Amino acid sequence: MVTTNLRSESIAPDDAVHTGPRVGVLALQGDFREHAHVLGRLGAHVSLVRRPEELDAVDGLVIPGGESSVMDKLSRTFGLAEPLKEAIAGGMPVYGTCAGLIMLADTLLDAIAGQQSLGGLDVVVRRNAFGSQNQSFETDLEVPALGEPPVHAVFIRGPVVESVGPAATPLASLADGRVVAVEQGNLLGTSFHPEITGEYRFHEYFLAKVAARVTR
Ligand SMILES: NC(=O)CC[C@H](N)C(=O)O
Repeated sequence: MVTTNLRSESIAPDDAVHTGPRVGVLALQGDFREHAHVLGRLGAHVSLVRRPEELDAVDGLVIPGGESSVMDKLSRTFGLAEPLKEAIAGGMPVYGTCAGLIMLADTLLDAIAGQQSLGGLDVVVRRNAFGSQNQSFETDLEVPALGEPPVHAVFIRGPVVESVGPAATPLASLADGRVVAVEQGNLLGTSFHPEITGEYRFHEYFLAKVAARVTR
């Protein structure tokens, strides 16, 4: 069944089989529909999360790309920031892409005044790290955790991970060594946008974390 209203929405592509875990996509702002589509294609039972009770109903969460300062403000306005922090600390698998990675970083550089992150990933992330010449670009990344072929990665005013603390693990770097994908237990973050390239392996990797937690 597909239900649509302002507060709650299920996105269910007709050809998907919804036997998988319940996965939410934070839908305050940004490209949440693209993530919902990919997750639905992979068989997850997908719902959009805008309120604390919608977060309670899912086993894992994707935080999409968009504008992290707006997501930060809306998450606090909607009373979601504290429940999100509790979910992250409680072990809920969360995958952040681009602005979502910024939301998951413990420390931000080049944030706007007053901008906060949810935290959880032991990393320092710099917003808009690719100067005006190179705000958006595409490249192929070696991601050993995902095997071959390389991941085709699209960066759109993306952040970089400036430093990786001892609790986090880099998953991929640019040719110049800058880290653009990280993992830490239940958390996964990428500077780029697999949801718009037809690349499903990061979402599968995330769903494996969700499935492991659901069956534990
Ligand atoms: N594509 C994106 O998510 C861009 C992120 C944006 N520059 C931010 O700071 O939130």
